[in-house]
Order: sequence, then C-alpha cells, then structure tokens
Amino acid sequence: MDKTIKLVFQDGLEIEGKPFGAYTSTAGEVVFNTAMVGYNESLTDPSYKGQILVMTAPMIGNYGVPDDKAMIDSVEEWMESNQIQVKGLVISYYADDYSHWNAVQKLGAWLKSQNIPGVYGVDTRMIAKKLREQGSTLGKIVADTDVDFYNPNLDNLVAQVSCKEVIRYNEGADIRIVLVDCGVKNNIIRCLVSRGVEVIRVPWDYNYETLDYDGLFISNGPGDPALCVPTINHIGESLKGDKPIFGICLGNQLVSLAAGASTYKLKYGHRSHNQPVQLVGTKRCFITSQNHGYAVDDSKLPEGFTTFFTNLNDGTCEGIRHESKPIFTVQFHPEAMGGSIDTEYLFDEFIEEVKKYKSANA
Ligand SMILES: NC(=O)CC[C@H](N)C(=O)O
Repeated sequence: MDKTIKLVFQDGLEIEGKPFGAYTSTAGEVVFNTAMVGYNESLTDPSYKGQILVMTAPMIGNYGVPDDKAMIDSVEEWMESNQIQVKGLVISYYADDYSHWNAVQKLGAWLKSQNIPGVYGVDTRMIAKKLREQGSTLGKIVADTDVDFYNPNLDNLVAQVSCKEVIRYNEGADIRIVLVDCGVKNNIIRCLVSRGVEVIRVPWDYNYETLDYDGLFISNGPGDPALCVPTINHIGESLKGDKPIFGICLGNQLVSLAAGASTYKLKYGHRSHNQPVQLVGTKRCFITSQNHGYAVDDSKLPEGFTTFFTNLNDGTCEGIRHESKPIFTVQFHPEAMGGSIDTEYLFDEFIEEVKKYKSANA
C-alpha cells in the first residue's frame, strides 16, 4: 500500500496527503504563500525558519531545482541562503517531472537530501481559507511517528540563521555598508554588491559601531521582532547619529522598535508576490513581494517618523521614514526573489544617501 502522511492542525483538523521529500515528522507554524513562482527562493528564505509552508499555486516542482551549491561572488547563485529553511512543504499537485534550463534535480529529491518532509495531494486553497478565517496556527506533519506541536515564535530564530562571524564582500570599495544579518536573503547582498559598495555582513548581535562604515542596513529575518533585543539596542544607538539607515522586513520592524514604535502579529500575514503598496503622499502604487507575519503599528509612530508606504489590501503599515534624516525602512522586499522588482530603486536611493553622507563628512 502507498504510504500516506498527515497535516495536523492545533484545532484537531487532520488532512491526509501523499508524501514526497523526506518521510519524516515535523512541527511548526503553518503559513500560506499565494505566489505562482519562486518555490526555490521561498524554501531557502531564512525568514521562513520554523514554519510549515503551504503554497497555493496549483502545480509545484515543474521547473525543478537549480544547483544549490553553485556560488557567484561568495553567495549561492540560485538560492536565497545555503539551505532549505522551512520545516515542511505542503502543496496541491507535485510535478515530479521537471523541465527548465538551469534545473539539476527534482524538488522531492532536494527536500529529501535535507531531511525536509513534503505533503502533496491536499486542497491548499481550503487551507489558505481556513488560515485566513482563523488566523495563523501551529501544525505538524506526521509521517511514521507523532511529534509535539512547536511554536517557533517563542524561540530566538534570528540567532540560528544569522552568520557567526563578519564576512566582507567587494572589499576595498569606496563606500562601506554594514549589513546586520538577522537571516539575510542573498538577493539583498547581490543588490548591494552590484551597486559597487563594500558590504560588511555582521552577526545579528554584533556591536558594529567598532567598525568604520558609511551606511547601515538591517536585514529581513524570522520570528518575533521583539525578541531581537541586542539588535534593537544597537540600532537605538545608531538612530542618534546621522548615518543613512535602510531596513527591509524584520529590519523595518527592528528600526521601528528601536525608534519607540510597537509591533504586533497580523492575523495571517502577507506572503505573495503581488501585494500592492501605496507611497504615502502620492497616488503611486507598487506591486511588491512579501513574507511576514508581524507588522509595525503606525497609529502612534515616535516623534520625527512618518508612514512611508501603506498596504492597499488591508491598510497596514508597509514602512516608515524619518522626516529629516536619511532613515527609511520597508515591510516588503525590494530585492524581490522571487517577485516583482518595482521597488528595487530603493537600493539606489539608499546608496545615493550614503554617498551624500560620505562626501559631506569627508
Ligand atoms: N521576511 C521577514 O523579514 C519577516 C519578518 C518577521 N519575522 C515577520 O514575520 O514579520
């Protein structure tokens, strides 16, 4: 008889599916992503640490998996980090046969090689509707043995995914950016390095004020932003200075917390590549890539800060900016990967601000 595997929710709902990837049990927070492409990038996005990812695109696996070891300029060429970060993957139709010019293996084989279970043959749109109505919930994938539920949002996930030592890219360039790695996606490094700056990637709790640098970047990352206390404290010190600061996703939340704002958990988060955001004060809308479960409460922002972008689906805060200093942060992903590149120009604006700062302080 063919093996089965179950997705079990905290409220008791059990959904039986077919296994692919590793035949093993796991637990985490169940979240859904409605993007039509980008499963390789999503699976390796460190912000998904501790989560069981349900992808609602009807067919997953059809373009295979590229070489996850291939490197360009010291970062993985095709992936967003050096390993699969999700705890498990849940999909509707699994395409075991793949066809794509850069694919080297099947999705199932890749999951298996990293001991990550997959469930297919389930109604992922029903799961998305359930999570939208009830909110994010814990869940588990049960193969041969049962496991306990696990809430990743109580753990310091950032410490698990951050680099352990300082890494420099493009060493010797004129402009130096400190990148605080809370679980950075590779495309953020690519977006900075391709603009000709030196990137000094430091661990999440590193005291970067000991370094010689011109601009500060705070990365994306997993879990509850309020747990990142050392990072928030360091950013609090930086906010007193004049160096340009740019933050993405968790970075937006950490800068906001350091400034004195608060964050809260959204009912089910934003995870897709078609989230519309409005640039406040204009009628301009950008389509953005997103993956987050928490948000900044902009109903009471600290003195000197205003809302930068607003989500046009639910009106939540999509970033803040300082009224007079070159400090701005966004909840969405301007580096995309996968997803729309409408807002990649924000990297150019950041580097321009850093150059201005550097020449004014030369
Ligand atoms: N992609 C991210 O940086 C996510 C930030 C945070 N962990 C959240 O879920 O809101």
